[in-house]
Amino acid sequence: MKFSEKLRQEADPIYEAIFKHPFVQGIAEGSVPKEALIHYVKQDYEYLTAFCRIYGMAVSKCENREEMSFFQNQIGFILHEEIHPHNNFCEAAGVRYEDLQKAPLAPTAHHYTKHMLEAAAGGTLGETLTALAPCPWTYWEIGSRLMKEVDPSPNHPFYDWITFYADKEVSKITNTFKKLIDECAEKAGEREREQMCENFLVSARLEHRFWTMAYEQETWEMVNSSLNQGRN
Ligand SMILES: Cc1ncc(CO)c(N)n1
Repeated sequence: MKFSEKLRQEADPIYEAIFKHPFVQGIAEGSVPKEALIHYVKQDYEYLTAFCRIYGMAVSKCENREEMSFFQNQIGFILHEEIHPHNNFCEAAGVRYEDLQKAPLAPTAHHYTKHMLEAAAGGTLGETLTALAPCPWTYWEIGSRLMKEVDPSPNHPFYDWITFYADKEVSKITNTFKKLIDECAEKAGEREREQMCENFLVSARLEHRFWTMAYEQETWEMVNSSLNQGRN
């Protein structure tokens, strides 16, 4: 069994819980509370900004231009394409995207971005890739499964979101992640493979928590308004 298949198998209960999550089921049913959509976009905008920076760190670990090119394309994908699903949520919530940008990170988004950052700062390319992979991989599975199970019509409120993540582009991205992870795992020793696995499972769990964070509008306790303003 390929290393990436083993990771997916170990994470299966987490993937299943993500699909059953009330936020994700709300996307299926076309009914997510407005406050949850807003909190999600605020946090995800910051999360994806951090993701771009981490892709930049991953470039410094690449051994060839083909790998570099993948990460470069991924930065473009986040900056120019992944704004569409955010816009879909903003339209559904009746708010302007610009008004949701530069929010401080809530605890789970903070935890998740710092987890990926740590993997990239101190880890190998394989350890970095496995911390990043649940991001496209869980969304591809959510998108393609909603496409099959809901088969949304264009007037479904989350038609754009679902079709975006069910698109073959996201499948291609996920497959490239798997291929690169398998190549790294081949060359890695036992200890590195264990770390790769741990990074993957922690990120998959944080994917689940990210949905809960948005659904419950998680914030820090005892945040005063001045701390709540600018970037962190
Ligand atoms: C938290 C999170 N995970 C995955 C994706 C998909 O890119 C996203 N936009 N946000």
